[in-house]
Amino acid sequence: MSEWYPATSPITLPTLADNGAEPGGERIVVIGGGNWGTTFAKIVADGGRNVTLVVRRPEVVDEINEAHRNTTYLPGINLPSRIHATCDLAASVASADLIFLSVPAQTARENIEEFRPFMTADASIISLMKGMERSTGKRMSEVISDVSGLGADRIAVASGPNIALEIARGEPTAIVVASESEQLAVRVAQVARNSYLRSFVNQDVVGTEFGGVLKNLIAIAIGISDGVGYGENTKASIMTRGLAEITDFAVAMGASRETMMGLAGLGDLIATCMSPLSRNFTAGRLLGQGYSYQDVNSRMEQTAEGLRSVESILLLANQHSVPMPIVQQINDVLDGKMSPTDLAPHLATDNEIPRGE
Ligand SMILES: NC(=O)c1ccc[n+]([C@@H]2O[C@H](COP(=O)([O-])OP(=O)(O)OC[C@H]3O[C@@H](n4cnc5c(N)ncnc54)[C@H](O)[C@@H]3O)[C@@H](O)[C@H]2O)c1
Ligand SMILES: O=P(O)(O)OC[C@H](O)CO
Repeated sequence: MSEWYPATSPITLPTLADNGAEPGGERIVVIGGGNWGTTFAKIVADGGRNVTLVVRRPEVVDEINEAHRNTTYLPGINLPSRIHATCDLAASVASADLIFLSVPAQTARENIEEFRPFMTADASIISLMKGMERSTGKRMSEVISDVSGLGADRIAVASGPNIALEIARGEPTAIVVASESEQLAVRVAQVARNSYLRSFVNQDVVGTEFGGVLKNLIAIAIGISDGVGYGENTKASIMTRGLAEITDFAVAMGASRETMMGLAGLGDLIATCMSPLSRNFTAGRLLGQGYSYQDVNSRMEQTAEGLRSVESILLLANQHSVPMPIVQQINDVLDGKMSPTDLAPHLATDNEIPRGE
């Protein structure tokens, strides 16, 4: 855990004038023009900086640059003209200091492989993603390190209670930027701040990253309860025991307990479990309503990372002997081995009276 800026306390960042950087002084690229990538580009632009947003479809480029909209992902939101959209990944990366990556976790490796040859010597990569790579069980910062060969001082992650559409509407929000490098975390925090969004920083990359991954799983369980028709007691029980479960797991993996009680843990758990806009909650609700995993996958138009992170987390939990009864039961529901109605009573692993509350 950070000795210098605890995730629970605000820090005083230099203003743009104080640190000598002109607005737009950092050359910033966001890769991925979906719900979060577009919103993150708006955050940066609303802070007074120019930002390049790399998207895949030319018609989205035209819509963003001409109409200042991305109606597929952010209906009703006007985008700042400081966002410049393009399909040209190579040229964008070749002139970037900070490269923010916001694609589905399962495609991150191939995306980084594609742009790595074009990175400048001192560019850094920041993960905005909240999934695990299924084939390797790695976190996104580990995938970035693997593929790019960058040192930990040039890798950061951002996480927190960040439902994209709410932030795109300008509703006040906080985010956590974590890097082993204090300097990089602060640089990124300076870029990711404006009148409605404030960045906190810490050095706990493991905790900040796992907070974002793990809350998705609990949000699926909450969605399942909602779909079944259970009320607030059930959801509160799952959220509370879920927080205990994911905290024990994250700490066993090297995270700080404090991070899990902060914005990237508890904060994001609350936002994702409470919001009908959450894709993980929505996927869970469909499961609770009786749809199969296959049906849910085909109905989801946006990325619900939790669905693809469950197995990796359970594998790691087994390797580290951490009991995860709620996550195990989500997996059983996804596999069709457990009825959604049976999820709620099974908040502990055994038939003993659970202790420790
Ligand atoms: N939406 C949110 O509120 C939010 C908030 C914080 C973090 N996140 C995280 O951000 C990441 C991206 O989520 P999102 O909400 O933008 O998802 P999304 O489904 O809205 O968008 C994903 C984007 O990735 C693009 N994409 C898909 N496959 C690709 C590929 N092979 N190569 C390049 N691009 C590809 C899609 O075209 C789309 O633009 C996820 O890990 C998510 O957990 C999302
Ligand atoms: O829509 P979800 O479920 O991917 O959640 C979005 C963000 O991660 C909330 O912080």
